[in-house]
Amino acid sequence: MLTINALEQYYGESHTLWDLSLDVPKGSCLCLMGRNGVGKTTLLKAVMGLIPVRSGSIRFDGEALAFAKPELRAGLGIGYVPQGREIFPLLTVEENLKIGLRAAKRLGIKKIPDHIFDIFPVLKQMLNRRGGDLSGGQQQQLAIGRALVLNPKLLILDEPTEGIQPNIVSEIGDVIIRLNRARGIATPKVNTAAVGEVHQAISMINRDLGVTVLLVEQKLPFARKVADKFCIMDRGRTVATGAMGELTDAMVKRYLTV
Ligand SMILES: Nc1ncnc2c1ncn2[C@@H]1O[C@H](COP(=O)(O)OP(=O)(O)OP(=O)(O)O)[C@@H](O)[C@H]1O
Repeated sequence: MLTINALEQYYGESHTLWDLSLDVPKGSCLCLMGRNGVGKTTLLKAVMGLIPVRSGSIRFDGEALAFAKPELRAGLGIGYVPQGREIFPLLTVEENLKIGLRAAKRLGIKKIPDHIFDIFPVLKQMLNRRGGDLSGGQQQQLAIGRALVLNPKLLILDEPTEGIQPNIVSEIGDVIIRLNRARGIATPKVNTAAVGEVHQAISMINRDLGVTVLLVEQKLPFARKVADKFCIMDRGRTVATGAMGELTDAMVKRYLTV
């Protein structure tokens, strides 16, 4: 679905992406991994056309993107949730979602699709609350919900759990409990109605809605749970790629542990 070949990118004189190739197959959830500063965000921005590339190719559904205008990406069905989320704090949840709708009108989408509220029930409950009043995890759900308004075929997420530390315990609890329940393992009772179900939502978007997902995620346990493929970057290059089950401790130690 998304195929990147021999990509070279520079910030001024600084060579950041080197001969980079990556394949994100249709239906997959691929996690881009690597230590800070190896070029993960740069790669996502290059895919979205937010920074220029020097050479190489980026193809989405057969369409050449590397030198195309950024607007083309959304029109072709690529949704993007940048690092830091960028929701509008003074606008309500509904208004934030409607901003996504403005762009979607060109694609013939006239109302906020109901499945967004199935995936993020909390957004329905909080439609009239200001974005800035939501917790970090809820803001992330809003940012992902807004990207889903465009009904993307590919959803790109840059560190969706970054900065939602206060809620992370409940998120971990929730995801683990659901997983254990599915396997018939009893778990101690915790408050599962708690905020933030970002990872579970990503799995639903990928598996139930059939949206292909490319995400950057530093938290290894989550990456393992959510993604079925990985690609590790080191100093602007891809150094290892495969099915998530093939990610070895040696790779983790060499490329991911700080
Ligand atoms: N706008 C910019 N101008 C110049 N250099 C930049 C710019 N943005 C990023 N860089 C540099 O490019 C390199 C890759 O940065 P990038 O943000 O893509 O890495 P990353 O893997 O996403 O890291 P992190 O996990 O910290 O976000 C770093 O050395 C960074 O300092």
